[in-house]
Amino acid sequence: MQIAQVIVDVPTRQTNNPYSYLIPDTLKDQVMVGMRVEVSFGNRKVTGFVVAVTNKSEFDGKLKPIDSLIDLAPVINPELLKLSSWLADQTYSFKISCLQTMLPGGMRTRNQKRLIAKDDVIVQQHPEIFHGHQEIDYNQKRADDKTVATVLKLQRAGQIQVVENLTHHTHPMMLKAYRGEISPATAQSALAKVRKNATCQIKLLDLLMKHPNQTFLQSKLTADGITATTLKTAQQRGWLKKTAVQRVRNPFLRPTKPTAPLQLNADQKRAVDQINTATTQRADQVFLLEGVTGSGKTEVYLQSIAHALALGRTALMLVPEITLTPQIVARIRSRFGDQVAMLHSALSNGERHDEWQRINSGQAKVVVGVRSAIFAPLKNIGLIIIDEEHDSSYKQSDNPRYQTRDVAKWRAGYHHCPVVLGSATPSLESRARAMKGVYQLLTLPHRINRQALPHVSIVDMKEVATKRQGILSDQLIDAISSRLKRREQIILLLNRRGYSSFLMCRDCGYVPKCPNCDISLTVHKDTHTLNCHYCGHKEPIPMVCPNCHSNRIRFYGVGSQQLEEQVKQLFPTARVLRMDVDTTRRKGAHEAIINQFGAHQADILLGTQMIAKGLDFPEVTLVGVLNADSALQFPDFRSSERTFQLLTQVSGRSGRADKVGEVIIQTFNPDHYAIQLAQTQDYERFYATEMRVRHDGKYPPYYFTVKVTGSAANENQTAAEMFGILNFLKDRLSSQAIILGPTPKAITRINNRYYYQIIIKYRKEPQLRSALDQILMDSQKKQRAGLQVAIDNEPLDFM
Ligand SMILES: Nc1ncnc2c1ncn2[C@@H]1O[C@H](COP(=O)(O)OP(=O)(O)OP(=O)(O)O)[C@@H](O)[C@H]1O
Ligand SMILES: [Zn+2]
Ligand SMILES: [Zn+2]
Repeated sequence: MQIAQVIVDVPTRQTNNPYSYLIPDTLKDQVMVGMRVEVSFGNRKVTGFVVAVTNKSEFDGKLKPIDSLIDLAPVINPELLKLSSWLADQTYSFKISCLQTMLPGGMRTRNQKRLIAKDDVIVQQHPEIFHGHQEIDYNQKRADDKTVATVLKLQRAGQIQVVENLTHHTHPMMLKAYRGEISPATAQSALAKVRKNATCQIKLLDLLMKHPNQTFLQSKLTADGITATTLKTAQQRGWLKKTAVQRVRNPFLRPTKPTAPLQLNADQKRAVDQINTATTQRADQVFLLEGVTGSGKTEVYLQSIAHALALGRTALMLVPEITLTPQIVARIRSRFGDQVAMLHSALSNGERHDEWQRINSGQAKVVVGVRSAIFAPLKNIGLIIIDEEHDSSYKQSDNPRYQTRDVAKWRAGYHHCPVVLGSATPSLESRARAMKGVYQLLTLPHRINRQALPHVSIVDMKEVATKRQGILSDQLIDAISSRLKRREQIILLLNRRGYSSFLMCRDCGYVPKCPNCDISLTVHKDTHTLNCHYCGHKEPIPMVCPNCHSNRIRFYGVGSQQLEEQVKQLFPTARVLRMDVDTTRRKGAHEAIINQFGAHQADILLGTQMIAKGLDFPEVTLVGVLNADSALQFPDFRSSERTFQLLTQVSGRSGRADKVGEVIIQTFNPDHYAIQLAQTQDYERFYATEMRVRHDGKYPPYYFTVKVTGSAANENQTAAEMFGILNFLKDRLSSQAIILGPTPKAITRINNRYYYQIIIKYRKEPQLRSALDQILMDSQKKQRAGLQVAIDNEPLDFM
C-alpha cells in the first residue's frame, strides 16, 4: 500500500506538515514526488503537492484516497522541493505558498490538457482513451484511475505527447503538419512513376527525398506551393501522414543578429578570469561586481556565461524588470541565440509556460528573467548573475517575502557555482559584506575607452520657483536648445516615486479621497476618472468642488503628460517620445519606443523611472532630472540610498560614447548629501557617509530587521492585538533588541482594513525565530476574529 504525503492548499488551516493520502492500487508507482493532486480536506476538495511517497503511514486511522492527479509529470523537481522548505523558513511563510510561487503563472491553476497519440497504433490500442481520434481533450478529473495510469505509462514511454491547454492563449496551440513516411529510395522510385506535369507531386517527393522522416508544417508546404489535393493524394499513397505539432510561442519579438565576444579591457578581463575560475572549480563564491555606469559590466556577464556553457553547464541571469531593459535582452540573445529562455511579466501565460517547458526539458541553457525567474527549473547551473543587484524589485512584497539574492545564494550552494552581483551603486548590505570579505569585490572603475563620467550640475528650484512657474529651469531649457541644435539626444526623467497628480479645490482646499482608503485619488486623464491605487476604486472627475461648489477644482502635481505638453510648447520642432505606464501598456510598446529613440527618430525621451536603467544610446549627451528629491522626504531610512542610486543610474545614460555628457539635476534640497554626492558620482564617499548614518540610527547593515504587520476591520482591535504582540515579543527577546511600535502604517486604512506595524531591530536574538513562529500560529487561530498578521524578514518598505 502506497501513501502520498501531501502539502495541501487550505488558506485558513495552513500548515507546513504534509497530510497522508492513500494511493489507489491502480496508480501504484505512478504518483511521483513533485506532482500535484486533488484531495478531500474536511468537506472540500483542495489541491496539494506530493512531497513524499511512502509505504506506511504514521497516521493510524482510515486514510482518504487521492481524488485525482493534476499533473502527468512532476512540476517541482527535487532541488526546488528542498528549496521550498528553506524558503518557508526564511520568509515565515507556508510551504504551499512557496511551492506555488515556484510555478509559472499559468500553471498555478488547473489546466485542460490535450493528448496526442504518436501514431495510429496507439490510437487503436487504446480506444478507451482516444475513441479513434489522434488528438483528444483530456480531463484527468473525470478519467478513472486505470485510464490515468495508462496515460502516465504512455507518456513516459514517449507514445503520447501532453500539451497544456492554457486559457489565455490567443493562438491555436497545435499546428497542422505532415510527417514524411517514406525513405529517400522509395521517394526516388515514386518520382519515376508520376506524370511529368504533376509539378506539385514532384516538388513534394523532392522534399521527402532531401529530408527523410521529417515533419513539415502544413503552412510551410502550402507556402511552397503544394496544394491540398496533392497532400490528399500523398496521404492516400502513404507518402505522408497527417499529424500536429505544438506551437511554441516565441516571446522574442524579432530575430537578432549574432554578435561575437568583444576584446576585454584589463579590468574586465580580471573580473571574467576570477569568475570563470570559480565556475571551473565549482566554488559557490559570491562576487560583487562594482562597475561605474558604462564600464562594460554586461560584457563581463556575457563572457562568464559563455564559459559556464563551454563547461556544459547552464546560466541564470536576472535583471530588474525585463521589459525595462530590452537592450540587455537583445545583447544576450544575439550572443547565445536559441539557447536563451526568457521569463518576465509581459509574457502571456502560454508563452511563459512554453519557456518554462523549454527550461525544464533542458532545451534552454541560459535563462534571462525578472525576480521570479530565480525559481527557473534549470539543471546543472554553472553561474547565477543578478544585474543591478541593489534594485528593490528583487524583494517580493507579498508572501513569500523573499530576497532574490538570498535564493540565488541557496541555489549556488546546491549547484556549487558562483553568484555575481553587479551594480554601479551596490546596496549597502552587499558592499558591507564585500568589505568584510564575505563577498569578493571586483571593480570596473573606468568607463569603456576611458570616457569621462558626465559633468553634473545642480539647479536649486527654490530660487526658480519664486521667480516663475514651470517645470523646467532656464539652465535646463538652454541646455536642451543647444543639444537640439547639435542634433544630439536628450533624456528627461520625472521622478514620480510617492508623487502623483491629485485634484485640489483652490478655494477651500478640498482633496478627493478614496472612500475605502486613507489616500487621495489619482487623476487619470486617459479614462477621465479618479482612481485609488490601493483598492481600485474609481469615480468620475468632478466638475465642481463637492465641498464648496467652486469650479476652481484643479490638478496638482506634475505628470509626464503635462511635462510632454510643456516640452512641446517650448520646443515645437523637437521630436518627443514619452515613456510611462500609460504609453507602455500595450505589449511591445516599450521596446518600440526604445528602438525608435535608438534609431534617432526622436530628439527627446521623457518619462518616469523606467528610463533610468540600462539604456545605452551613444547620441545622448544631456540628461535632465526634474525633481530629484521627491523620494527624499519619505520617512524611510533607505530614501537617501534610493535617491543616490537613481540619480547615478540616470546620469550614467549621458555621454556613453565619444561625446561628452552633461547632467542637470533640479532639486529643492541642493545641500542634501545624497544629491551632492550624486553630483560627483562618488559612490565611495556616499557609502562611507551613509554607513555612519546607518550606524548611528542602528539600521541595516549594522542591524537585522523584521517587520510585523497586523490588520483588522476595526482600528481599536488592530491596535489592541498589536500591543499584545509587542508584550509577547518583549518577554521573549533580549534587552538588546529594539522594538519599535506598534504604529499605524503610513496609509493606515486600505480597503477598510486598518494596518499597524512593529519593527524589530536586532543583532543576535536566538529566540526570535520561535517567537515569530508562535505569533504566526496564534494569528491563525485568531484569524476568525479578523486579525491578519504578516511577517517581513529584512523588509525594504518601512512605512
Ligand atoms: N571591451 C569592450 N570593448 C569595446 N566596447 C565595449 C567593451 N565592453 C563593453 N563595451 C561597450 O561599452 C558600452 C557600455 O557597456 P555596458 O552597457 O555593458 O556597461 P554597463 O557597465 O553595463 O553600464 P550600465 O551599468 O550603465 O548599464 C556598450 O555599448 C558596450 O557594447
Ligand atoms: Zn472647494
Ligand atoms: Zn482605495
